[in-house]
Amino acid sequence: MPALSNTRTGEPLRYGRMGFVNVAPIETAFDAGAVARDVVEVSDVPTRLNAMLVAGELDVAAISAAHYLAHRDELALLGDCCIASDGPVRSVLLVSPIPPALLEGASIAVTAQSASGRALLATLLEHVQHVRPTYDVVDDALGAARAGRPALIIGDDALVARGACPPAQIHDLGEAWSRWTGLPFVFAVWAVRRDVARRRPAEVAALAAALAEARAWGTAHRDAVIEAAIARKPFHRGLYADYFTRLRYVLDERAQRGLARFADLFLPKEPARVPR
Ligand SMILES: C=C(O[C@@H]1C=C(C(=O)O)C=C[C@H]1O)C(=O)O
Repeated sequence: MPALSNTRTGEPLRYGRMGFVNVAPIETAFDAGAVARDVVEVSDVPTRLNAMLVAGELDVAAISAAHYLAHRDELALLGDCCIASDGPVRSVLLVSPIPPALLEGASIAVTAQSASGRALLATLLEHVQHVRPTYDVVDDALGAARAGRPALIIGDDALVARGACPPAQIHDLGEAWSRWTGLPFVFAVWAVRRDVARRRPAEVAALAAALAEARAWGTAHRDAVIEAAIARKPFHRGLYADYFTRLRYVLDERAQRGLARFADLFLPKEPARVPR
């Protein structure tokens, strides 16, 4: 029987790296050469990595937690790395000149980069605010917000929006989730294709161990992580110190409960509401 191409030994795993500054506490250790891993790396926005992993163009990747939940038959968690918040997240925002409770029938510009943030926004608006707006997927959600439209913005653009938009218009979705549920919200997980995990268990285990080691290095070398973040996006040192302290990178028991709660709320709506 001919070997499938990715069963060949010697081919590094194809790794999808989140193209946001929020992964600096994990990825800086690799960039600095403090921790090694044998991968071919692709960096992109979450929705691209989501699609590439399920299409088999990547073997492992940091992806939207919502996408993982919707594809658990094909994907498994890679170790216990995640990106979560327990309270304000800072970088997943609804920016709206209209109060959220008055968004019934409004059109919200949602970034094409997001799956978790989109599903979370729809969940919060439906269950907490009891409104059903329409969602318009756009490439430039930050531009839409600056033009005065209600908009969902994530990642580095959301950090920009915090400084560029009126504070009264900024609604932090991590904060809203925790206020409602008392639980953390998990935005991203590291996931592996189940077929790859079956065929290449040793390499997958080694990569999971390297990620955990890189995360520990990032905790112990916070100044280096902040310098790397500043080199990528020149925000104030204090902003990053605060941001990386608030974000949670371990899928611990409470984060797992938050993820399970979110799955119960939004998976029944699948596939209509799970952004691809
Ligand atoms: C915390 C964040 O969460 C991100 C939000 C994602 C989504 O909405 O699908 C995916 C990955 C995370 O990096 C962020 O945008 O900074």
